[in-house]
Amino acid sequence: MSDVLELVDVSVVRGGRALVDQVSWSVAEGERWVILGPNGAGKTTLLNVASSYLFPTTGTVQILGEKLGAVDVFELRPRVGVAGSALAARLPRSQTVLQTVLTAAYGVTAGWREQYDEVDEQRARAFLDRLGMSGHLDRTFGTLSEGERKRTQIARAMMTDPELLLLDEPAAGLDLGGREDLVRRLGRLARDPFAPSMIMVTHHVEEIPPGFTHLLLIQRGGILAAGPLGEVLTSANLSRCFGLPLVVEQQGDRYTAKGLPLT
Ligand SMILES: Nc1ncnc2c1ncn2[C@@H]1O[C@H](COP(=O)(O)OP(=O)(O)OP(=O)(O)O)[C@@H](O)[C@H]1O
Repeated sequence: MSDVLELVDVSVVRGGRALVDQVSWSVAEGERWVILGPNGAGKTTLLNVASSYLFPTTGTVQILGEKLGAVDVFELRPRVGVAGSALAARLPRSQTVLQTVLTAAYGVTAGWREQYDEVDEQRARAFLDRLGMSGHLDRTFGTLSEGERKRTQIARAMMTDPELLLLDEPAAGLDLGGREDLVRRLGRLARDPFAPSMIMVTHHVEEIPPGFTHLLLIQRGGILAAGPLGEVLTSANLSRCFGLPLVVEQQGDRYTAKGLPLT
């Protein structure tokens, strides 16, 4: 399997501080990675590098076989689907759900023409249906609940048929039902052999969808552990990562983590 992402000695330095510190990490085609780490560890910064929106200060980055700095990012970006709060903030609130997803096909966030190709509209409807959004096609993005917004963003990210899908905290702000609904949908996507390679940033092991295969644990910009989920997601690793005693349990294909009581 070829790598869809390869970082070699990548650092991102701002104000003399390394937000990402000499990270070497690769994601092979078909893998589904979770990135977990404390607030401020550098998770979003790493995703911004992986999506070609942020160039590293040092080190080399290959995305879908193309070297960052030697490729036209405007050709590369449609091949990488991104869903996260930074993008959501740029989506016009007055645009309908269907338009919000459709504009992705044209590489823009806002519609600039009334007519879209029928085939694009069918694709947008199909992705929205898969994410349970068929009943909201004509609602404006700004009036959606947080969960509906997240599902619209994921449908949007799928619209260009990406080879790599990056999800930044897709379950943040969702209630229990919304989280479980999203985890199930992401689990179905993760198990689909035709779905793109995936990288998802999350704060909670409870949000790891079934079918995800690998885990990157980061702390203060550096890699603490990386590899197959079953090997890396241990109580010892998680305790080290978050700096307090934590117990990880697996129930079927889902995980929970809790802190040990104070004595
Ligand atoms: N442009 C910047 N200049 C200086 N510091 C920055 C800049 N962007 C991010 N940071 C800092 O870099 C660190 C890593 O930020 P990042 O958003 O990648 O962390 P994160 O792991 O995604 O955090 P969280 O879990 O809180 O979302 C943080 O301390 C943040 O304040």
